[in-house]
Amino acid sequence: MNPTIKILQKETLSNNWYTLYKYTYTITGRNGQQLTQSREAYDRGNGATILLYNKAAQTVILTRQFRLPTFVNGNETGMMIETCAGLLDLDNPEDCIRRETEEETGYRISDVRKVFEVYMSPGSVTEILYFFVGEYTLDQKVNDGGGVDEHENIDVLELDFSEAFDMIARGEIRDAKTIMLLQHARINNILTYRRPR
Ligand SMILES: Nc1nc2c(ncn2[C@@H]2O[C@H](COP(=O)(O)OP(=O)(O)O[C@H]3O[C@H](CO)[C@@H](O)[C@H](O)[C@@H]3O)[C@@H](O)[C@H]2O)c(=O)[nH]1
Ligand SMILES: [Mg+2]
Repeated sequence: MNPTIKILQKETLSNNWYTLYKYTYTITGRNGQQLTQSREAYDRGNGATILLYNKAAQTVILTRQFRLPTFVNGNETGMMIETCAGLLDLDNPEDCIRRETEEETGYRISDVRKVFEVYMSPGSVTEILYFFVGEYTLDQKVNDGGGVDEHENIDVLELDFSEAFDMIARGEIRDAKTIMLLQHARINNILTYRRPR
């Protein structure tokens, strides 16, 4: 049985770049007992991400950028290899991911397919992330990518699929959305993993 929830209070703890709220609510458990609890929830909106793949070449496009939260928690260089991704702003997820693909990687792609939608950190972050896959071809390249301005500073990587997959095991790719999409591509035979001999 699902609990009955009643929100009593929503307090803004921080409202700088994104927003940190503290919610106080009652939750009614299985035995009918009512508890009052408080939890913080970080609201940075929703996002979308995409695995760009080329079936003929068996390659994928990934991005590499500095991520401060990882730098302060054990990632020595702070650099993260990730699938292209961005926040929705006012877009729907499909329009968002087409726009982000062009801004970050320089490819103007046509078809994108949604594969799943995921709460990436359900105990603390409100965000739903919409996951896509989409094929890219060389003739769809319209600019160098890299992000909207010097603040994003994104490197674009084109990698052999098997090499990208091996980078997970070597700890060189350690971003959840990226691992999920590479595994999705392998499980569903979108691309083929070939172990090095
Ligand atoms: N000035 C400033 N800039 C910020 C701050 N926090 C983030 N930014 C910048 O805001 C930009 C947001 O870029 P997007 O491409 O729209 O988002 P993203 O950070 O790539 O987010 C994607 O990846 C996240 C991590 O996996 C996902 O959580 C998110 O849903 C999305 O897919 C980035 O350049 C980021 O550095 C901040 O506190 N201050
Ligand atoms: Mg981004």
